[in-house]
Amino acid sequence: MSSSCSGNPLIMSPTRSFTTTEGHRPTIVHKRSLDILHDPWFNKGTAFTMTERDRLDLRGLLPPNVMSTDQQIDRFMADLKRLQVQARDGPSDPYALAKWRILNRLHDRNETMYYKVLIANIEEYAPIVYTPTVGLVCQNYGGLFRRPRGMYFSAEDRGEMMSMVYNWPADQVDMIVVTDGSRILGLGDLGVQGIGIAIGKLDLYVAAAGINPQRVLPVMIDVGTNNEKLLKDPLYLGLQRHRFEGEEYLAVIDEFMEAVFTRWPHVIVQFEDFQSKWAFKLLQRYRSTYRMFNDDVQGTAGVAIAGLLGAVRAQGRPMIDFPKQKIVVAGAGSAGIGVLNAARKTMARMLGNNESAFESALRQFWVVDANGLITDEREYIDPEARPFARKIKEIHRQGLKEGANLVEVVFASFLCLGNRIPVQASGFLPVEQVKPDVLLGLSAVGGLFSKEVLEALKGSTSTRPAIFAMSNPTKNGMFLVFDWGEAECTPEEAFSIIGDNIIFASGSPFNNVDLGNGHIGHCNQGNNMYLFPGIGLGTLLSGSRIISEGMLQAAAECLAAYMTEEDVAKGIIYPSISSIRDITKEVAAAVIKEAIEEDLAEGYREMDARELQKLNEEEIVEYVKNNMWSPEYPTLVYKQD
Ligand SMILES: NC(=O)C1=CN([C@@H]2O[C@H](COP(=O)(O)OP(=O)(O)OC[C@H]3O[C@@H](n4cnc5c(N)ncnc54)[C@H](O)[C@@H]3O)[C@@H](O)[C@H]2O)C=CC1
Ligand SMILES: CC(=O)C(=O)O
Ligand SMILES: [Mg+2]
Repeated sequence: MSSSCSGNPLIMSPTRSFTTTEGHRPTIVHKRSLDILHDPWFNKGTAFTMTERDRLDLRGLLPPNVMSTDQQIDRFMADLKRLQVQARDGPSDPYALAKWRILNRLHDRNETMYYKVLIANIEEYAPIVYTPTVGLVCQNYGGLFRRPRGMYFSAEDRGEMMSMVYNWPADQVDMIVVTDGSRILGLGDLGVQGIGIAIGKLDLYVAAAGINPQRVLPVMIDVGTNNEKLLKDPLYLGLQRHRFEGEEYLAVIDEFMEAVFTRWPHVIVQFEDFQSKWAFKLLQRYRSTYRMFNDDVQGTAGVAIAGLLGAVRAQGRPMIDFPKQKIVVAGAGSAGIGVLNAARKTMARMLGNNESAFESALRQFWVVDANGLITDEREYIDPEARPFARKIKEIHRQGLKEGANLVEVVFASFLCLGNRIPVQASGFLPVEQVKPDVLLGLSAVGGLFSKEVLEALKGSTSTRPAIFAMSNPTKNGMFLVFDWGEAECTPEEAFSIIGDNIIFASGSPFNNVDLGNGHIGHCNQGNNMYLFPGIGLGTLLSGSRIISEGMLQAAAECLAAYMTEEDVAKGIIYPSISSIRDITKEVAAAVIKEAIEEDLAEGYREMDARELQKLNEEEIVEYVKNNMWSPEYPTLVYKQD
């Protein structure tokens, strides 16, 4: 082929012919879009100019920053040199990152084989393609970037998105995971590099929910970054400007939503890792018009509810006792507030589902953020957190004050003299210490559940206190490169300080703890991965036009009910990741059932709304199972267009 090309440089000649005596004559190509990017002869990666991107239907298929060849080589060499240093320095070698590179190469080469490997070894490789390694991947995406995956819409593409969206080669897209890179796991603003999390989440959609990989689309909306390091990095792949704010920001997201729903009216859009200030606003803005949900707010909430109910059962109590649980939540961002709202609603439902139940449920929560315990004495409170601000009078009775720190809240030590509080009129009042049943962290602060906090939790009135250290990613021997954004504590710390009789869950995976004398301290993985794939699949197969509260609640209840009494008695409140495909099937079926009951289900393909109505529970599960894609090679035959 190379000889025929060199004979006629105008036809199928590789870009390297630019440097020949032929001068700078253009090369005519008979390919466009991804076919060019996947052809090593024609591909220039990030060096395609904007005009070329427009003429070759490449716009949106590459990170927005156009790079020179020198910059491309610098980026490649920097990555290569980093590998050399890591190999030489031994122990700090991020072995996990090497696994990610190998898997990623397979993903680029052969999707069927990639998903076969992932599904068959999900326990081993979910921590590579998903949390915690995906966090490291996003942090290093500049160096790791090779073949683009997914679409990039940038602030510079305003007015163009409706046409750009047609550059994606697939006529059907079922699932989009979109991020603006503003809060990637607990790692903060990673700008355009956040695309890694959208790719990782979609890997789970394929592996766990059996969504066809040809119909998934990771999307990065690049509205700039406020990460100063990236703004100064000459090799950064994204827009080097501060983030759009206010109406300008909303206009970009609105345009994106309109474009993707115009091209694929039945697509489902999962919002992922948007900073809280936008997460709630965008959810409110789109939830009743589009098929969308926010995974961090709504998926996490459902997973936490299932775990909290499991923790009640693990105490040998019925789930209906949930409204008696005293819960301290550290973190009042998108995830923390999502969990609090869902827990409040679940309690209120159990207490009669009326206004007073809804009000009284609030007394079960103490919310601590970066400024300490949130009370109504605080000058500025985020509107979403406001309902959870404790009344200062009540808090004083508990020996606490506005801004009390976590140890004080768990132990109620502030203002206390022995077990009494001094009050003006009557001298002393007995302290009603909090003594929480549950300590739940969604703070992105590694080590927040310090020795002192865990010691204080020994005073819990619960027979089996529960610790949910849900922040991601995590720090362990392999991930020395992370300096923040880790779990609030490790299972070893929790079991060794509080004792054997606890429930422990973390957002990223940890090993179980050997408690000696033949006993195991179980480390559950409390991660929204147990719900989002089933929510997406159930919505797709029901054909529901929106994702209702009821559908999300059904998903959470299904996950809670999945665990047997025997499991919860052993402290196992979440399934093992090895059963994620099975649990996802059940969750999807529960979502479909609820959509049918709420009269939202409009059907999917030949299963129309009326046919769906006729299905019993078992048949719904069977319907889900039959529609899950499995990685098998199909027989291919050639047919001309
Ligand atoms: N396990 C899971 O499935 C999920 C875990 N997460 C994790 O939760 C964490 C938080 O996510 P978002 O809520 O979206 O972030 P965010 O940035 O919106 O919220 C963080 C919250 O933590 C608070 N905080 C900071 N320092 C604190 C301290 N010293 N003590 C108490 N609170 C403190 C902040 O004031 C803020 O309210 C991240 O690490 C994320 O990876 C998020 C979604 C799902
Ligand atoms: C798991 C997840 O969605 C997060 O940490 O943001
Ligand atoms: Mg997330």
